[in-house]
Amino acid sequence: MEAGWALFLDLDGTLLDIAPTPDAVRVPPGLIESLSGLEACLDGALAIVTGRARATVDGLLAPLTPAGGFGHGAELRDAAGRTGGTDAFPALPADWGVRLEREAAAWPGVILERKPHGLALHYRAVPERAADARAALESLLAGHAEHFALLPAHMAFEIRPRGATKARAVEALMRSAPFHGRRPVFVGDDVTDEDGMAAARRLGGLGLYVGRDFRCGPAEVRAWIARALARLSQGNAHAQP
Ligand SMILES: O=P(O)(O)OC[C@H]1O[C@H](O[C@H]2O[C@H](CO)[C@@H](O)[C@H](O)[C@H]2O)[C@H](O)[C@@H](O)[C@@H]1O
Repeated sequence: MEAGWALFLDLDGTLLDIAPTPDAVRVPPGLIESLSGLEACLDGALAIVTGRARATVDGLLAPLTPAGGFGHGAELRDAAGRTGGTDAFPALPADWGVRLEREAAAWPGVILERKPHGLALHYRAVPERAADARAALESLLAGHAEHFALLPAHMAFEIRPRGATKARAVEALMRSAPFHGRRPVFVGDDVTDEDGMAAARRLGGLGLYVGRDFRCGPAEVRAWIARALARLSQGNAHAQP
């Protein structure tokens, strides 16, 4: 890691170990402090780019409120804490959550996750329900394909606004301070992260894949962050008069 990088980090499966349910994820001791220290070493150019809702991320990483793209890029927050970017997308039809809740009630183990800009049906506990979950979301999307899209995820299917991508988040943040002029580096593990990695590469940077560049998973990403923090903060200390 170099002091001139702008670092874009995916959350689930990259910084956090995958858990049986969305609410069961644990933030390992020291991670928030490491992210906060690294954010300072990068002059604020550190962002979390995730499918999770902003409020969920803020709850998990409190007191850190990093820049980022949330809801797969539907909502943005810059390094100054300004939120926005959601005007580009229509609201989810009001009845979708209720309809899915009713269907999921017939499938014990399937979890409905409601987000401000999307919905997810998780079938990790009951893989045999994958086809039902997909069909339920596809039936909601019928007639709405212009505005919303189906997203296959880790043991889940999601609906997100069409155009809400991690590339959108990277590109928007790279136009703003302190990201602008730095080398973007995106670290992720999932198919949605490939958009973010492609955007980082288009802008002269790198895409790093958990499973390929970090073979041991999120623990290796966290160790890399801790090492980078130690090295960059030493450099900063030496740079002081
Ligand atoms: O973009 P990410 O930060 O990778 O978020 C993608 C989705 O992650 C969450 O679901 C996944 O992680 C859960 C916890 O480990 C796991 O139980 C689930 O099976 C995974 O699909 C989150 O719940 C979603 O909202 C995110 O879009």
